[in-house]
Amino acid sequence: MTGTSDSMPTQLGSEDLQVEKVVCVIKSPLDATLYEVLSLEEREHDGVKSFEVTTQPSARPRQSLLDELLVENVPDYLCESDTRKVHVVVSTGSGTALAQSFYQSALRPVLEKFGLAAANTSSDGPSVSHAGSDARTYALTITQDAQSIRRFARDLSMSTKGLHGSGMQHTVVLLSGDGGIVELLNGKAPIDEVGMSDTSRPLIIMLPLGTGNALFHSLHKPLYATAGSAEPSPLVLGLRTLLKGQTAPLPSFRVDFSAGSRTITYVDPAKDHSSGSEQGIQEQSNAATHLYGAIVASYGFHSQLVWESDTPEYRKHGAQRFQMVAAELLKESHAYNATVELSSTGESTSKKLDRGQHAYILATMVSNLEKTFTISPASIPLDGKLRLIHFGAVGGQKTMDIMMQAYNNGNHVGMEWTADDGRPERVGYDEVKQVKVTTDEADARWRKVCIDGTIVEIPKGGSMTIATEEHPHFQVLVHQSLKAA
Ligand SMILES: Nc1ncnc2c1ncn2[C@@H]1O[C@H](COP(=O)(O)OP(=O)(O)OP(=O)(O)O)[C@@H](O)[C@H]1O
Repeated sequence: MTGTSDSMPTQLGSEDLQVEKVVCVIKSPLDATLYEVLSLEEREHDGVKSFEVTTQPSARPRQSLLDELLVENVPDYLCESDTRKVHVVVSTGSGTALAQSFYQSALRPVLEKFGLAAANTSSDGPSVSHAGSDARTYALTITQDAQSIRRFARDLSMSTKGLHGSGMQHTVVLLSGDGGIVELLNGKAPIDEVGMSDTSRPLIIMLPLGTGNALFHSLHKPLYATAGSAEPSPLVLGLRTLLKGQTAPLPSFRVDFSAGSRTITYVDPAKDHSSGSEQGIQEQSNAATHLYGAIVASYGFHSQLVWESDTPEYRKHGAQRFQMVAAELLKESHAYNATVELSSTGESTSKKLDRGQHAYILATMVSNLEKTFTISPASIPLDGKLRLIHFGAVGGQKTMDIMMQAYNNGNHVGMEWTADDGRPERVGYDEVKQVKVTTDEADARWRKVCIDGTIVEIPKGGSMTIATEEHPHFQVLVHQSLKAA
């Protein structure tokens, strides 16, 4: 098995086993009375991360380890059949570009251990292999450019309804960050929406290889909370979920934009072979009517930070750019002129926030935007609830204080203080069904909203309306311990 190293049988539970690195326990293929323990080693040398899967034979693993991590059969959702296709999508541009090395050195050997191998390597779109021809294969897609995942999503929904009829189900193992999820959500062809039951939606299995990985961390948060000092890494947890997970509908929302809105993206032709251009980083813009999201829709400090740190001016500063932009924005502490209307579940009328100037307006379906940044502490995995976090134009220092409390287990929620003019102020936190934000900013710089990382510029007087979706577009694989809400 590539990428593995073997050692002598041991009794699991003894000190030499680092339980937090264990991905799974399997029965030994050579001797039915023995077990093998697969662990993930994650190393860093001279700033370069590498992965290795080790195999440790064991005569008698501890019962608690067997209960939690023994995998006796390949789960159905990873088995190709006449009615299911399995895809692995490696997003080479995500995070610090570790997805390909993780696939080669960790995921591929783990899948091989279960007799699963790539049927092909496709640089784009679902593979050409035929379901049923080999029960133990998956189709491998390695992204080539910024459009690869969208093309894959479009082809996926066409193949669901096309050649194989409506009975074909898909499993997509996605090695990316949140961007990959949002591209799957928005890349699907509308044909996919017609007459499909919730449980036959494509199943996404996430392996967190992006930067923020908000959806992954939020869905696995209960496991971080209960873990002791030596907690499994996110990638170990991801592999455990892959092998022993349960399916659940992925809650999502839809954002509608008023006429004249447009997405803003920056393309680096040196990295993106689809642009066909030889020049430097370029802004691209497309008309936007609506987008789907599963994580966040924001206006104000959050969307400004996401957008400005992606602009060519700041990109050249590498990882430093987020701090640089944040510092600059806090110094400017712009007051965003906007009207915000909310409607709550069970209410037929909407109410208006009684302030016309804002620093922060953020609707979310997840608890965490990063592993330790808890923006919505009341959100629990899969609860399908949209929550709005908001506060007025309080100045740079106070905005910073509030953000730092989000890093302190979400303690910004409930913060109260007295404004300079003596009025009581607080961080607003509301469960909502729908939110409409109408901007009244003249300068286009202050009219950028962010939907799961995608930036949309809305026109002066224009709006975005965020509403929860009744039916899921995808299913998602979650840890076996999680109860669907
Ligand atoms: N070869 C490639 N060339 C250009 N873009 C790529 C390539 N491969 C993937 N991408 C794009 O890179 C983006 C990576 O986004 P992703 O969200 O996965 O990572 P991230 O931004 O680092 O993480 P997060 O959103 O979790 O903070 C996606 O939009 C994806 O389509």
